[in-house]
Amino acid sequence: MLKFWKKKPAGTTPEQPADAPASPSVEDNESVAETPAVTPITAVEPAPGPGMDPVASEPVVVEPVPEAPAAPAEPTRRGWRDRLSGSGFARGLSSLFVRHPKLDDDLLDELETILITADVGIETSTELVENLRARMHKREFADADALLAALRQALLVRLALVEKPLDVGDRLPFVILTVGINGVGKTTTIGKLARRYRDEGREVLLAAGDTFRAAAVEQLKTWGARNSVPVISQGQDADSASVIFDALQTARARGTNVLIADTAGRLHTQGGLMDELGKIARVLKKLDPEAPHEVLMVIDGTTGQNALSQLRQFRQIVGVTGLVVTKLDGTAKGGVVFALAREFGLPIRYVGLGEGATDLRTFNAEAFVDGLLPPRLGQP
Ligand SMILES: Nc1nc2c(ncn2[C@@H]2O[C@H](COP(=O)(O)OP(=O)(O)OP(=O)(O)O)[C@@H](O)[C@H]2O)c(=O)[nH]1
Repeated sequence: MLKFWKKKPAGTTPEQPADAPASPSVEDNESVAETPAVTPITAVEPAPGPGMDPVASEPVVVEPVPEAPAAPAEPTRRGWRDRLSGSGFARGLSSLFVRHPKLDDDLLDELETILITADVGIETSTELVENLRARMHKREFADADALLAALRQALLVRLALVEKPLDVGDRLPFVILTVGINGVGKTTTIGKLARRYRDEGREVLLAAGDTFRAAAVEQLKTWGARNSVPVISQGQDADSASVIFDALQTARARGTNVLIADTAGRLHTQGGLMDELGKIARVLKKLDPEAPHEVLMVIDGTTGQNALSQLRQFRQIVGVTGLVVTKLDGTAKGGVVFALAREFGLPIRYVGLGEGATDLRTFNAEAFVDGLLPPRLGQP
């Protein structure tokens, strides 16, 4: 059996926040222009007719929720090391000590090259290696294991401040706005987050705010259906702010715990689309002045240093509050995590270690660093 959501009677007044002005004043021009038309919520997509908002392109649809979870069996969770060991970073480090069994300057020179090649960043790599070199010359390290332990400690210190898990608390709803450039894994990450929060027993709602890419809405609906999480959507090319505004209204009415909004992938150089993000954030504040409670920027771990300029630009427009670094499994260099931590100090909330629904991990600096470093020499 499918659960359908009730159609609002025609002419239903959209919910207004208690402090919202009854009618916009002349000074409130921006607010008039930016308050999106609210469309009725229906269970099916009816043809436009009387009672429907003439401004909106298509009705908002809450996807039917299958009664039994349709999630496919997930592969068993594999460890961080297993997932990270394929990266150039991990492979370089593990062969380093085999090729340079002696503690000498050549070993440290090569370590520096590995760090730089893995996108750790020149300053961090040089700082780190010069510190180890000074200690090596002072004969602080009895053997390669001791140097490895010091490297581990130095890497951990650099990540300590960004290990701050996201606490969605007990707001109704906690609003997460996801942003990022095309193809970084935003939609996939939303699907994984939906699964995670649902598994924690929270009510989740997704907003298909990526109205730009044809397949994006369908992709989100698939994730929603797979995890038994409803999705609010309008047609392609609908106003993204309108979809997300509607979704927040619905989430508030339903007492939803977490609302996760997708947005179109955009390059930080695309001015119009970047402005749209600012608009989405402003429109949400009309219903909840503190929303979005988290602006989660999704970054592709394989993009390297380019990720830094992306984040710089997005931060200016929409005030990013947390990061997800995806695709750290496979061939990702992974070092960008250190570069991001150094330049921004923004919390890294999650990392993507695969394409499956449970392949999103709360960022854990120790697990991450240990996944990159070879096991202590002499250990299996
Ligand atoms: N290996 C791996 N692949 C991932 C991960 N996260 C996402 N992907 C893959 O990356 C590709 C792009 O993911 P999407 O979620 O469609 O990316 P998007 O950012 O929503 O794309 P746009 O809508 O174009 O902006 C898909 O093939 C995903 O399966 C991850 O952590 N690891």
